[in-house]
Amino acid sequence: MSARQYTDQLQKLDTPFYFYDMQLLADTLAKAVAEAGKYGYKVHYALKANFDPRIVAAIRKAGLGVDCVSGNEVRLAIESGCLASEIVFAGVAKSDKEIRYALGQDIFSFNCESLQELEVINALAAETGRTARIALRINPDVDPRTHKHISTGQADSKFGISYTEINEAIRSLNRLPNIRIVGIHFHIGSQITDMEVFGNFCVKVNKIQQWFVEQGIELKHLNLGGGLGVGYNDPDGKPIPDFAGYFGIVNRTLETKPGQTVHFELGRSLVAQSGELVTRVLYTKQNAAGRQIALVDAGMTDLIRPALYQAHHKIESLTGQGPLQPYMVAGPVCESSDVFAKEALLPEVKRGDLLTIRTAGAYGSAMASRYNLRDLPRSVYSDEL
Ligand SMILES: Cc1ncc(COP(=O)(O)O)c(C=O)c1O
Ligand SMILES: N[C@@H](CCCC[NH3+])C(=O)O
Repeated sequence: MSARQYTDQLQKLDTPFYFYDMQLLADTLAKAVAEAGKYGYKVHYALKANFDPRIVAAIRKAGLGVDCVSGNEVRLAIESGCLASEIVFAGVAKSDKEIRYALGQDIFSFNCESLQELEVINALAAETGRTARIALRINPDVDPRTHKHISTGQADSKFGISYTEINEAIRSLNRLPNIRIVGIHFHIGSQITDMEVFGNFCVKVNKIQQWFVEQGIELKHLNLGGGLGVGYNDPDGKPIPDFAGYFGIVNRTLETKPGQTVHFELGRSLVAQSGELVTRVLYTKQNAAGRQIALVDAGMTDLIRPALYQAHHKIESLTGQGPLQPYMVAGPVCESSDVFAKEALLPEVKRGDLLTIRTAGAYGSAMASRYNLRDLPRSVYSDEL
């Protein structure tokens, strides 16, 4: 249930805060696990999307693995009780300290992002006589048809090993005894809503896999990363993303070898719709251009997506009533980009009204900062109200 169902309780609380619908979260995770399970696929939760302790506990309870991008994320996953054997570590620039820690935990796999990283992991693994399992993160040069700031798999990107370097990577594996290739990894971008993109991507993966077969390299795992998008415009229309369509198109297009396992690293699609940022209106005014402005107590420090990517989040009033009119909804931070919406349609807004910014469970609290020395946003959970 969305925050609206809890308005009476929420009105008594200090704002701003993230509200999490724990039932929707559990239902979303169960659906993802069930749909992936139909094909024996393994989903690793991309912890970067939200590392709130109750979210992580729900992830563990649902039986997902974890996808980490820093040593601290690997540590949090381990300390939260997630299995090391289900952790993938996919940072574009892993430090020696982070690699040593993950080696010590014997994680499932390192997703390696450069030729040099292969050498470094090999050297660090040799220090303690270990052999690290690795997957090559290959940049497949697929257009994800999403926002340019969240596209990761095109030719001119900092991510992954370019497909032109695969030959060299394979040659280097032969002289690096402390790493063992177990798979290939990809991640083409985030907030992808066009299923055809995933189909095209799988066709490319098939070609790349065929090349490995021709080199006599057996790949135990294929890791397709994450990227499944959610409906920011209409959060109530389809609160649970189309996991059936997503895993279905992969199943129809991806060519797997006997005994091979397929892995995913989903973040946004698992947690976005269960989170909302609830904020109180502090002031209203009109600017010289005639625009009505609602100044709220949440800012870009709590939810940076609109400022960073011009991302759209639906904004609703929990307490106002009447005909809708356009408002600029802006925060208190001293930056002109601290605006959640230029023209949110809301009933007449008054000081003290509660607004909710929807679809904020992914890359919301996780990207919060203390700029302007603001407090970090708190969390409120539906099952604790
Ligand atoms: C390597 C990798 N895996 C997984 C994810 C999770 O992506 P999403 O939240 O779009 O599912 C990301 C973030 O885009 C990523 O960079
Ligand atoms: N943080 C981004 C997505 C980046 C995902 C990480 N590769 C967002 O809010 O949409």
